[in-house]
Amino acid sequence: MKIVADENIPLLETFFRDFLGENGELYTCHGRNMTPEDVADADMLLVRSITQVNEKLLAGSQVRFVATATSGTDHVDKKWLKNNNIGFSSAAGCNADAVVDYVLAALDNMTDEHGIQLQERTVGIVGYGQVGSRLYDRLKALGVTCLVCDPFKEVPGGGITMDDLVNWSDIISFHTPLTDSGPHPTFHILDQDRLQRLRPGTILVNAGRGGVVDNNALKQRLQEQNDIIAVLDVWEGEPELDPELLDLVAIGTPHIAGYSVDGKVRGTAMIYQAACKYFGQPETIRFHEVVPAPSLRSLTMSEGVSPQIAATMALKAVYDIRRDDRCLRQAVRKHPDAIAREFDLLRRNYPKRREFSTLEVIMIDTHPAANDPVAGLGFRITE
Ligand SMILES: NC(=O)c1ccc[n+]([C@@H]2O[C@H](COP(=O)([O-])OP(=O)(O)OC[C@H]3O[C@@H](n4cnc5c(N)ncnc54)[C@H](O)[C@@H]3O)[C@@H](O)[C@H]2O)c1
Ligand SMILES: O=C(O)[C@H](O)[C@H](O)COP(=O)(O)O
Repeated sequence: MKIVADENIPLLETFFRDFLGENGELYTCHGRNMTPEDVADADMLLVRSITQVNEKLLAGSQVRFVATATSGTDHVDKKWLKNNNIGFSSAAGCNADAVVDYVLAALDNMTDEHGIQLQERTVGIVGYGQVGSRLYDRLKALGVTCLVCDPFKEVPGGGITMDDLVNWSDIISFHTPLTDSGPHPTFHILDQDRLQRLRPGTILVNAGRGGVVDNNALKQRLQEQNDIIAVLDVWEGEPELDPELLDLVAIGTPHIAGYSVDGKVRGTAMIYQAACKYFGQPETIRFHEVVPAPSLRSLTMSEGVSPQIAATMALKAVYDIRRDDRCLRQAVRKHPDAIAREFDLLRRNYPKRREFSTLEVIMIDTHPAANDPVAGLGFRITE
């Protein structure tokens, strides 16, 4: 079998060795540059979000099965695949915990910098899928009030409209797919009108897809009234981004919210499982057998350290979101004429970030409290 894959999917040889056998071929290339010639004689195509999978890429090819090692699928023309009898699978939820870690790290950073108590604020979550529902669970465990807007799901509290969420939230976090049709399209769901209605001090987080927020309108609001706080992991038109908008946001990162080691390896494991099912192969490799051990396995807090301090220390030990923000700003400043290249390079060479759940926090002589922030953030506690 010939497999063509994005070079940024980890552990391909490990997972797909049974498919390749002795005479198979694994051809990898940069996902953005994948051509019809690359995939013409492939049986299986494995992509990430940067490859447009459509008739243009696949017409006339031998490909029988396509999988994307990502949660989002807006880069795939699923209807065309179905009409052409090509199997398809995504890695739904593979990196949802990584995105939740990212949002919590961003909020920790913003609450530190602006002296805000999360428990005194209302967080509006747009999209109650893999990411949104897990974000909700962790925020609730931290004792934070949440509102949810998801017209397609039954959600806690019954759910509210996007306009009510904009009116009532102090913090808004976007976790929807990017859609431009259907009853509730998400393209520019945060448009100029809604942006103008945000109260001063509102914190916006977009770690979904760039086009969910109207980037020009956001820039305008930030330029005219620099009174809201924006955290952007995703950008309209990426890998290009508007450097003026980057200058105005509080945290800007190169679409890495889901880039934990765990999320990426889980993504490969999930598309491997889907390929096994599609081609009737037995599964011989499991995620937990191949995922690397984290470099930092446990942190022991001294006697009497408060759960709040312990939680902040654990978070900062596992993930420094400011580093990601700094690297993007430095790259854009140094190479203003090659932003797209730098954006992709930062993603490709992303450091080995681990999910909060990989860290055990050992608390000595601390009585477990309601809404324990260490557990609430997602760390494992040993007392
Ligand atoms: N930045 C990153 O690294 C990163 C990582 C993972 C996912 N993502 C993006 O985040 C999105 C969400 O991820 P997920 O795993 O939770 O997907 P999901 O499909 O599990 O959940 C998406 C939810 O959004 C809801 N939704 C759709 N349209 C809506 C609308 N108009 N208003 C409110 N809710 C709406 C859906 O009903 C669904 O419950 C993905 O589609 C992907 O584009 C980004
Ligand atoms: O949809 C997803 O899963 C994420 O956006 C994912 O992290 C994107 O990463 P990429 O496929 O672009 O490497």
